[in-house]
Amino acid sequence: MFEEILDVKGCACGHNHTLKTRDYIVERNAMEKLPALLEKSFAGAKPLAVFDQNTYDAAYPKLKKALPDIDTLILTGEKIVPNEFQLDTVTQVLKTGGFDLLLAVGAGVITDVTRYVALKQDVPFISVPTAASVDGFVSDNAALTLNGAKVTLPAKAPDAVVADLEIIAAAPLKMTASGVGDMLSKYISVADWKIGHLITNEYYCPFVADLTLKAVNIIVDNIEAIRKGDIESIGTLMEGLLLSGITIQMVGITRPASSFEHHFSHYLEVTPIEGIDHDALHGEKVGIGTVNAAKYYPIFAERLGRIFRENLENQFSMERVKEYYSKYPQSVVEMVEKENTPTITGNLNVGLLRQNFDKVRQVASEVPSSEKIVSTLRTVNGYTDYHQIGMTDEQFKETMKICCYIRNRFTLLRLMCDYRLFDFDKELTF
Ligand SMILES: NC(=O)C1=CN([C@@H]2O[C@H](COP(=O)(O)OP(=O)(O)OC[C@H]3O[C@@H](n4cnc5c(N)ncnc54)[C@H](OP(=O)(O)O)[C@@H]3O)[C@@H](O)[C@H]2O)C=CC1
Ligand SMILES: O=C(CO)COP(=O)(O)O
Repeated sequence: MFEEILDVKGCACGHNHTLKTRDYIVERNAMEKLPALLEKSFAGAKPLAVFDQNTYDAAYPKLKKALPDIDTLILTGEKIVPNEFQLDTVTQVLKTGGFDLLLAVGAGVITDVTRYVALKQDVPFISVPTAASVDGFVSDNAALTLNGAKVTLPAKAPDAVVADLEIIAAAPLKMTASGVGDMLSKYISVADWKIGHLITNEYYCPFVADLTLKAVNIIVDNIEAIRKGDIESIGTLMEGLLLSGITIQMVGITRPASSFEHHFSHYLEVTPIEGIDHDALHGEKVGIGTVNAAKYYPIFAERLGRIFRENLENQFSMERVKEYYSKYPQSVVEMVEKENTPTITGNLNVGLLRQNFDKVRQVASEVPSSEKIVSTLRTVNGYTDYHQIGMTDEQFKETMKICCYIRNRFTLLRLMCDYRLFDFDKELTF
């Protein structure tokens, strides 16, 4: 499956896509193939395997069997956050130990920390996922929490991915549900990408968009089998997650994979909202965001017609946004200000919107219903409702009004906010 897309020449988007990740070992005992991979591609390298305690417990026994002399670094902390401390720790150990190859043995956070250090220190890295919890294992961006703000920065794509399905299948079901939540979000992110292209002329790649939807459809079609957690179905989930990460790599941006359902999750990660379960996983929050995005998506799309029918003005105001965020850490306010200068909705071309409005509605009508998303998530015991993470209706309302400003990305939610097309205080239904 991966071999076919290693090199896509003459793509309809006008670019060639060449994957930096060239080796994909996704099988029951993938770890056993690691020595041969090192011999083939990294002969003579001195590798360092980066874990946290949970991923060490889950994967070290098999890793040690395959590579008895492997050096290890276990990241510690009450909660492992991809922050300055963890980046410094990996960098120091890498440098002092004279290592020249990193193995990220873990889930989303370990992989992001490792890939960012790999870029900064210019060493190759291999992704060794221990759970099917996110779609970022082969992407070339790292989602980091720097100075308390959640930022996504360029990072290194892995040279290879070694996904040992026996280890991944043994991870808690919560992590699988999180991976499914992260994947269902692609229905929203791809729709927003298509609409952004239609009405702002932003770069869009139909091949990558289709591949992203193929990745999520593989998972939805096999959701009953995935719930069983057997090796084969976990392999299907992992392939879908890797494909989605590949799409990020192909276009070098997270646009195909992240839209306002992700902004909902990022916002909850960096703003200390009272009562929220801050241990909820990325994909769990994204899944909840996706259910709500799907619920409002057709309404939001329909409202865009008012912009050209009523000659509405863009009412984006940095002062207003800063006021919204003023109760949160200064670093978050600064990130939001930096992100939104100048504002992305300034790119809206009203002529294109008028001309393409039927196509916009068509794209919106292809987003699966929130009921369908809920049913898929429930199959794997995933969260579907913000109350499950301790959020109140009031907090949800507030979040919907402001989470879109955490990124400067063209989304339907962002248009609703900037053009005041939706009255969140009155129209949200709970
Ligand atoms: N770069 C990209 O393209 C993307 C990045 N992301 C980022 O990834 C992060 C989320 O990653 P996610 O995987 O959800 O969360 P974490 O990496 O925080 O992992 C969640 C938990 O899983 C534990 N764990 C991992 N593997 C196993 C296992 N086999 N058995 C038991 N426990 C295990 C971890 O242990 P422990 O508690 O010891 O850490 C941790 O508690 C976010 O920061 C998100 O923004 C998400 C998508 C794409
Ligand atoms: O978490 C990410 C992809 O899953 C990155 O999201 P952003 O592009 O919104 O920062």
